[in-house]
Amino acid sequence: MTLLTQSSIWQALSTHSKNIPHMRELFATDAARFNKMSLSSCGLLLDYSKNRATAETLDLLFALASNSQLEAKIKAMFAGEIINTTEKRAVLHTALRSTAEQSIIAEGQDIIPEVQQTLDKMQGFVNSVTSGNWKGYTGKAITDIVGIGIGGSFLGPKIVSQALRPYWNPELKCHFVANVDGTSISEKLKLLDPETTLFIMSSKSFGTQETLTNTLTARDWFLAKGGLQSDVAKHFVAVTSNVAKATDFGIDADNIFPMWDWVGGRYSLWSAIGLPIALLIGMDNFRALLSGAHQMDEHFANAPLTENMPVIMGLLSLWYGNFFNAQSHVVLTYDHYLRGLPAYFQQLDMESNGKSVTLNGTNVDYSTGPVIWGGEGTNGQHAYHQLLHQGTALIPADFIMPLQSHNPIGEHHDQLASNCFGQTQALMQGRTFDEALAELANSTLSESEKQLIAKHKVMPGNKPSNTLLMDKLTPSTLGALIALYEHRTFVQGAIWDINSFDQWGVELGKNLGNDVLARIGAEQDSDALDASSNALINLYRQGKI
Ligand SMILES: O=P(O)(O)OC[C@H]1O[C@](O)(CO)[C@@H](O)[C@@H]1O
Repeated sequence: MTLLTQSSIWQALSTHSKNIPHMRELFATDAARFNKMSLSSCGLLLDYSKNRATAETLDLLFALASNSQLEAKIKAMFAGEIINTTEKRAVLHTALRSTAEQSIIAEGQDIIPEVQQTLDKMQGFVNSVTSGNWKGYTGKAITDIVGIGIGGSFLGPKIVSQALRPYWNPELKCHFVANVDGTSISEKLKLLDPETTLFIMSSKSFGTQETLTNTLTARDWFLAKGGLQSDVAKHFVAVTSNVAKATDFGIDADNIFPMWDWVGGRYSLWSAIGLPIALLIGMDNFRALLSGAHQMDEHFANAPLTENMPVIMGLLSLWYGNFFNAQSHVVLTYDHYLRGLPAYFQQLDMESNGKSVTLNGTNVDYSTGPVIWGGEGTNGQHAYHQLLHQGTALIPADFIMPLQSHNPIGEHHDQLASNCFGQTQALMQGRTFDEALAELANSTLSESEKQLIAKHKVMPGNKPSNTLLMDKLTPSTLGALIALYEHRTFVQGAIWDINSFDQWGVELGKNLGNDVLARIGAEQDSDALDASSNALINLYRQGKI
């Protein structure tokens, strides 16, 4: 057993988990439950009252956090200690949204001046492009931005831009290409005019196959359409921590925006990786996004554990994963602009906490990161919510909704909100057999049919959910919301004693993919691998089954 599962707190939580009353009862016996189990900060309200939790549960969970030195670990992250131990790196995405007056030391150097200089460089670039001063090779202003990147160098820019659609500069269109599938870039290029298109190549490492291949294809297209090699600088910029490699690749040195090793890819939208966002919404709004995230950083760093939103959300999710065998967690956004957020949180959490050994290399004997999935309400209600209500798996849910819509037409938003709140209520209270039977009282069914149908209509309820509300979806509230999930992920990783900031699991697939690529292009058929891999490669070489 690991120290964690041996600990008396863990054992106490395990015993306690078997003795929690149904949430219906918890609400029936405590009219103040919402007041006691909700909190507001940074423009967000979290209602966590619809959870399988009593005051004792929370006390035990906070004790677990304290026992895991959570507070010291939070301090270590903000202070720039090398908490990504396997890659020997500090983890300082929080520095990207700190104020200019702060001083944060990484590897012996204050990094804030560099962060601010990069923001200033972004500002100059955004002004130049959006004012029309930045001209393409035929003297026309830029109309289309294409972000080329993958993983954290794609999801953040794409999903935040999508979420902040009401703030877009109407003169600009933005596109993203991530997949190495040639269809992805081909379909985009069909929409574009090389004279007015600007490509932003985003790759922290500048070594990611998909991004390099897509950028080369874009450059070939640009040259084939009439651009000259000497015009490339007007149409290609890059964001990377590997400036030397970007220069070698042919990106003009002035067009390279730096980022740093102490920013993880999935935590990088706050850096120059966010350039497509800044171009679309303008620098003032981009700074408001950073400032919302900074407010959440301050809250996370300073609020006591018992009033700390990311801590509470992290602990509750861990509660279900480790003590109720919940293997997934669903994020349901009741706002069309936030439809991409579940995919963003999916990378954030699964790439961070999909780990099986502790920091000192011991195999864990408890579940770590759950599968994160989700989608937008109300669409999911007519699809996978059935399983949430009546399936055998326990799937804790987060419901996220702004109180005011950017598009307040007729009764739409009232209906959206009523569905959101109605779902959390249904999940919590369920429907008993007697209630189901009573609903059938006036039907023409026989008594035995009523009994049977009532059994099918029973919903056990007691399904946990959090509800997160904000007044309106703005750059600032979105910044706070994303930072909330970043820190929630951190809390869980800290308690599980894993490294939430490396991603060795993706390496093997990348390496083997390169090996297969060489075999596909070799003179001889493949015969040195397992029978399945050889056969698949050779079928591919033949181009038919
Ligand atoms: O920005 P890069 O270096 O191209 O990496 C892209 C993505 O690839 C990963 O390393 C995973 O393969 C992610 O962590 C990262 O966000």
